[in-house]
Parts: sequence; C-alpha cells; structure tokens
Amino acid sequence: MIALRARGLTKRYGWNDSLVRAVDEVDLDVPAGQSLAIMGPSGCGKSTLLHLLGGLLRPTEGELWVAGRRIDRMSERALARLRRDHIGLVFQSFHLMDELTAVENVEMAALLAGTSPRAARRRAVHLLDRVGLADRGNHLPSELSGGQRQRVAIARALSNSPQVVLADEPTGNLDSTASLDVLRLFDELRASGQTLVVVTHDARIAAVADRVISMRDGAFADDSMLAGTR
Ligand SMILES: Nc1ncnc2c1ncn2[C@@H]1O[C@H](COP(=O)(O)OP(=O)(O)OP(=O)(O)O)[C@@H](O)[C@H]1O
Repeated sequence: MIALRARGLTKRYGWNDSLVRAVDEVDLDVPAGQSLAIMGPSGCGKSTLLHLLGGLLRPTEGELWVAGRRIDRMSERALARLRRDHIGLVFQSFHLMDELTAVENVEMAALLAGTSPRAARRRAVHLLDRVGLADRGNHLPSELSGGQRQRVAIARALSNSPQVVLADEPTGNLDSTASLDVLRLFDELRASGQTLVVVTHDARIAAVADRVISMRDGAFADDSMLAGTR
C-alpha cells in the first residue's frame, strides 16, 4: 500500500521577478511502513513539501494522495478531518499547550475527535509510557526538558494512530543528548512499521531512515534507498 503519492507536485510563491518555485514538479511514492528522511540546504523546499504532504498547504499544481485519498482539491473541511484522523504532525518548536499537562496535551486530539474521556486518558497514558515519560504525565511543558517536550509532542502525534507521521526538524531545537532520545524514538517507530517522513538537517536521523532524499531548488537531487543495510 502506498501511504503518500505525489505527481508533478508544485508549490510556487509570488510571481514574475519574485516567483519562487519552492516545490517544483515532485514525484514521490512512500509505501506504508517506510521511513523517509528529506535533507537539503536551507530554502530548498523541504518544509514546503512537508506542509503539502500534511494538507497544511495547497499545491499550485500537481496531484497528491494521502492514505489513499486524493487531497489536492479536497475541501478545507475534509482536509481537516483527514489531518485529524490519519496524519500525525511533529514540529521543531513542539507546539504544546502551555497550560495543559503532558497527559492532557496528548489526549486533547482524541477528545476533540469525540473519544470518551476515559478511553482518551487511557490511550494518552499508554503513549506517554511508550515515549518513556510514564512518570511525567502530570507535568506542565514548562516543567519538562526540551527533549521531553518533543517526546510529548510525538506521543500526541501518535494519538490518532496516524497512517503517516510527518516531522519538521524534530531535533532542530534540541541539544545533542535530547536529540538522541528523539532519534531513538524515531528508530523505534520505524522498526514498528510506522510510516514516517522527517525533514531534518540531522545526519543521525537520516542514518536511521530507510530512505534519504536530498532536495535542491525545490526538486529531488538524490534519492537513496538504504534497504538491505538494516
Ligand atoms: N510564504 C512564503 N512566501 C514566499 N516565499 C516562501 C514562503 N514560504 C517559503 N518561501 C520560499 O520557498 C522556498 C522554500 O522554503 P522552505 O521553507 O520550504 O525551505 P526549507 O528547505 O524548509 O528551508 P529551511 O531548511 O531553512 O527551513 C524558499 O526560497 C523560501 O524563501
């Protein structure tokens, strides 16, 4: 099964002299269970591509399927539902709610999706345990280290059992010890068969991915499958 498929995916900003082809006719197939790292110099289009794949940005041209659904012309309402039900998002700056505890941050999406409070709490506790934070559920984000906050954000991203987890520089704000914790977690997710797309400058994250794509000027410059090496 293909989790993500893009054909001629293009995102342009501006026009005439100020035209930027942030993503330029990209073709991509990510089979379910594959972990993919996207690398490349600043400004090459990595974040734009990830935002397109997550239905957070609309392409200027091209076709895009996520979890078997064509999304490039989907209504905003249907897109919001698709993000809620099938996509997990992890950002560089965590995006946790400061006034909610770790467990409340993780259960929030399930509650909004209509899961019962008891089931949402049970799942959130399970996910915090999975990311190694069983004893931090009642802490506020301000009481957690950067690495712990990012692990809470990853637990939250997993709360809807997403078909695809998309992460934009998940270790970008972390020191190297904290990055290592997040890296181990991504490696565990990869080993468990979670489909993952991670935009990263961190060669250690790329080293644990099944496949690494390098971008240059909005297009793929190099695509290496690391299959067989693990
Ligand atoms: N909203 C916008 N309006 C105009 N241009 C934009 C916009 N967002 C991004 N761009 C341009 O699109 C190109 C790709 O940007 P993008 O953020 O995707 O790159 P990136 O590879 O993720 O960079 P970085 O590694 O620095 O985060 C850049 O030239 C950027 O200036």
